[in-house]
Amino acid sequence: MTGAVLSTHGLVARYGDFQALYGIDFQIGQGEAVALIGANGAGKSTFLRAVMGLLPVASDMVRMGGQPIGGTPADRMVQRGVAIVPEGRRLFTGMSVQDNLRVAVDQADRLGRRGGWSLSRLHRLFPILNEKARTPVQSLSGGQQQMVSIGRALLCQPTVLLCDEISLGLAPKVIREIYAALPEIRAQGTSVVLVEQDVGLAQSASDRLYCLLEGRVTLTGPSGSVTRDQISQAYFGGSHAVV
Ligand SMILES: Nc1ncnc2c1ncn2[C@@H]1O[C@H](COP(=O)(O)OP(=O)(O)OP(=O)(O)O)[C@@H](O)[C@H]1O
Repeated sequence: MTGAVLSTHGLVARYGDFQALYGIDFQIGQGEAVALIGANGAGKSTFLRAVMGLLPVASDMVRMGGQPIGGTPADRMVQRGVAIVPEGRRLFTGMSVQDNLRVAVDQADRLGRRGGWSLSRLHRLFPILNEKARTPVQSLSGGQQQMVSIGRALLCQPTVLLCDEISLGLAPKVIREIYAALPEIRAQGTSVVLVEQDVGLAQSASDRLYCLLEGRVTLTGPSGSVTRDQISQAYFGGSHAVV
């Protein structure tokens, strides 16, 4: 792949004395969807946090359009075009759907981010967000809350959208509805990094995948070509395979 929008180079991350990532090399192109899979504790969320500037990393370890940006604080990362749909959604409880979304619109305005996402466009993508505009987010179902969280990230007009386990705890029908939004998001030119526990879903929704094990990449390749055997080996042990 040429012309990575975002890449990492020997990315390491620590929580105090504990090293969670050991030199991750990663890249994603414009409009590409890349899945990050691996067992619990493999380092997937840590990778997203490290990229997002939520953990200290050296500037050279994360590049956007070739520019070193590692360790840039998260709000500045949003300004540069990276947004995250965090694990657990982290919505503003006590506020309505529309007020949660307006926070993102205001943030994008303040940061000077321009792009194709508007509230009306988001309402076309997830019509329920319009129907429930005045509903406090804590009264929504898990799937609806996830749509708000995705919407909030999109309204920051990201070039790269980082999604941390957006299917977690949701019913299959709701998961399908949420994943059905991906093609339109990508059609905007937005690149999507998907951390996903469901390997089948990760494979079908992405162009390429990376498997992590104990903070190291154990498999990379086109999602349609990697086999179940390769994935299970990469999940539980074995050397780095490039397919
Ligand atoms: N705040 C923290 N402090 C200390 N260690 C942490 C912290 N967060 C994660 N870790 C450790 O870092 C490693 C990677 O965790 P991470 O959450 O990135 O894994 P993951 O692949 O996202 O797994 P999961 O699917 O369970 O979220 C694990 O060993 C975890 O215990």
